[in-house]
Amino acid sequence: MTDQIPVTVLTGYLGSGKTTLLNRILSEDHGKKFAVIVNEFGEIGIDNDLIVESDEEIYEMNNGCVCCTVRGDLVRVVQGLMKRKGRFDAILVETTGLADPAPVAQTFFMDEDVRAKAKLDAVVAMVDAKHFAQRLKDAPEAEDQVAFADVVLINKTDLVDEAELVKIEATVRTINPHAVIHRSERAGVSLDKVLDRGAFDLERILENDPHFLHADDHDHPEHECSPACDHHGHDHSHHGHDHAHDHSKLDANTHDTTVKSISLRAGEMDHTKFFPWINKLTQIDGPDILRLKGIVAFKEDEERFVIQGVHMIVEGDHQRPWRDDEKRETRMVFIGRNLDEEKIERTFNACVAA
Ligand SMILES: Nc1nc2c(ncn2[C@@H]2O[C@H](COP(=O)(O)OP(=O)(O)OP(=O)(O)O)[C@@H](O)[C@H]2O)c(=O)[nH]1
Repeated sequence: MTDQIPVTVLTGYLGSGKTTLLNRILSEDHGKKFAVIVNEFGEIGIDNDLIVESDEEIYEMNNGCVCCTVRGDLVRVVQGLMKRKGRFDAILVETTGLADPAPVAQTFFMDEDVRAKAKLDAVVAMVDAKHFAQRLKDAPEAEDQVAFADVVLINKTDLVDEAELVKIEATVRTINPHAVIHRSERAGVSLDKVLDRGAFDLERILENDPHFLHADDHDHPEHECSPACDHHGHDHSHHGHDHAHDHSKLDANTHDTTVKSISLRAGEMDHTKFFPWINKLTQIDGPDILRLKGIVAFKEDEERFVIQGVHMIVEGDHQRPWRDDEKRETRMVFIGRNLDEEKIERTFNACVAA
């Protein structure tokens, strides 16, 4: 069918550069209109605030991880979109950094309605060149994402040298011999490398994962999955699948709940306290902080400040003026392992402006 709407699934571990790529796609002058579906991890939604302002329609799904509890939501959102065909040319789905892309992709094959009107164009996986070696040791889902991708972007090339890049490319190639690999800095690739690829190959996936079209293999009953998804973070790597992606051995007890998210909220911050705090925290606890992001309201500052980081690398910038109808508050999310919630919350609150 020629009028199926192409769907691009953006995957990649926490902080690898998915939103950066999404923003690039939305900002570029390509004359296309996208519907964007964003799924994020963490109780308070921040990602939506980090996406460039555009007239694109953005659907947020924050109530869990798209590969488990909110998959039904994904079907409903896509079905809703299909009823309004003609208003957009393509769909982009940004998954959480912890998502297993297989069940997300599967959504586009399981539902008759969806299948008739939308077609998975490609699964694009972002790789954080700086932290990939570490991820292969501690986060098997990062490997799964690469294994499942049609296109792999080795991003953050500015943070590593050429020898390291060559090594990463070789590793990616070993994990996934079929993917097209590109390098990028700040997700700077020409968009024809990631969009309209016609790359998702069901035959190849079925070769690797004969169970791909069996819904039950991926469909985790909510009672098993939601505690991990909603509040504690989870690790899909231990769904029992190896490189052959045999999801049939799914076992709820294998969820790794060591990745947790901490959501913080406060009023206006004192910048003379906030920056030393975040610098010290990331220097000391950086190895355990997989991801941090926040919208900060500084006292006597007319603009929203966005801060974000991956392990010890933190960056921040003014985003735009606060609007009159917005509450000037600070929201932050930390995602990581072994995080001392009491300490982080207490020291965060100590930065509130007098
Ligand atoms: N140095 C460097 N930083 C980058 C590059 N690409 C993205 N970043 C930064 O890395 C951080 C994470 O980027 P995002 O695009 O938000 O990553 P993400 O994958 O959407 O993150 P999650 O949604 O939390 O999983 C941000 O601070 C980006 O500015 C790059 O090529 N080089």
